[in-house]
Amino acid sequence: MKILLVNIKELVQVEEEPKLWVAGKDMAKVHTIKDAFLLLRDEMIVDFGSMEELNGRDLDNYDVLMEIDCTGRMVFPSFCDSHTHLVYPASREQEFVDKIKGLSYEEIARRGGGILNSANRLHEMSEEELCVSALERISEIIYKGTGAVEIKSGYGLNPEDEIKMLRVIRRLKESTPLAIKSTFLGAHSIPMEYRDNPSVYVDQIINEMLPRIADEELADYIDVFCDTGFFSVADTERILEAGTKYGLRAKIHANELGLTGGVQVGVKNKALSVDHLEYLGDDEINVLKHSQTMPTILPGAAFFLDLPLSPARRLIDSGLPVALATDFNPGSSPSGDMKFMQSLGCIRYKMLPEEVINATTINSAYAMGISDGYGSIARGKAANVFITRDIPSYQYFPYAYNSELIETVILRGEIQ
Ligand SMILES: N=CN[C@@H](CCC(=O)O)C(=O)O
Ligand SMILES: [Zn+2]
Repeated sequence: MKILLVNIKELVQVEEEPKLWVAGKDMAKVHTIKDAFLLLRDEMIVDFGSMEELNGRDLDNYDVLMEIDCTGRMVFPSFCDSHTHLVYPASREQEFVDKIKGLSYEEIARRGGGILNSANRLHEMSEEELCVSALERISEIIYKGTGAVEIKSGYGLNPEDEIKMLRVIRRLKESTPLAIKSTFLGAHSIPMEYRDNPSVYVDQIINEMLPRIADEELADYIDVFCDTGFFSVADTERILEAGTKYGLRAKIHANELGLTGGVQVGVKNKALSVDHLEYLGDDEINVLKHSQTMPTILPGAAFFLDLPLSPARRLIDSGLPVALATDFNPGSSPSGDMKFMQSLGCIRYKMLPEEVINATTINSAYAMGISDGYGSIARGKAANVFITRDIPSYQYFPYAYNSELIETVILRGEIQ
């Protein structure tokens, strides 16, 4: 299948020489081509340039099956959402109401609500039921412009239910056009029965869950919620080291609730990303500067839980890269809308439109280990793009924070 998009008002996030991420001052730059064409063949981007250049190309090589006139409309690479929990049993709006009445996320968790509430409900559900509800969320995010998504387990919290979740994610990989990466998050919360002795649960993760998950090749990455009231740095280190032995690179939840050492233990264990980062000091920033770890901010969780804001400007002004992801989950971020994350990035974190474009495409692709094939318009990368409505500029995209601006979604070279 070949699709030729012509008369594109502006082709956004073009890379002649692909990079793995963009950092510091470079985050404020986005390369675009005005009045452009884009050629997709099968599942790949094969060519692009200005309309003038298209007229000079040998059109016989362009035996196009479908031509789309994009007059007035822009084309972006699909979003890469590098942090979600979108396989979950049910929404948790009762906790939303409890929070309005004054309870904190940590208080709800201490009472056995929160993640444990989801774990109890997930235990009652079949793989099939979980798959059906996850597919509805997947369909929603596809039309909101997401082309790649990372999905975590972590509402199982015992060997059978963690494996059930990871099998659901495998089914999603096989049955949707999205690029999906799967992360084992057995260390999402300490089950009630282990609260007095968390290391027994950590032993179970290491000795019972990991070998089975590795044997069935159910996970690409490993995660730990390393934070106040959840897993300690020492337990995190044990779990990450065990994961590394099975070839699972770390992507961890860190510094959402305090300065807990999560960033340091993540970097020490060569994490692909450290995510949340509401609490960051000089030490964390210095450690990140000497790493290959992507600092990832989750603006939806901070918005929904009214958390302090991660210092995005400080990170970028220190020369670091930043990625943004949704954290789509029923407790702290019930939204998978990457365009809204861009708007929050601009409005609340003072990131420029160019910076949020980089943070939601190439940098978030890096944070899920796929920036060699996704996250920009480059020859040989996946044909995952969306066509906007008629909009005045690319800055308008995060500016119009509640408008539906995506008209057509193309994933793996096929219109969705
Ligand atoms: N912070 C830890 N885990 C999730 C929340 C999951 C939940 O509350 O169900 C997060 O990333 O925000
Ligand atoms: Zn999360």
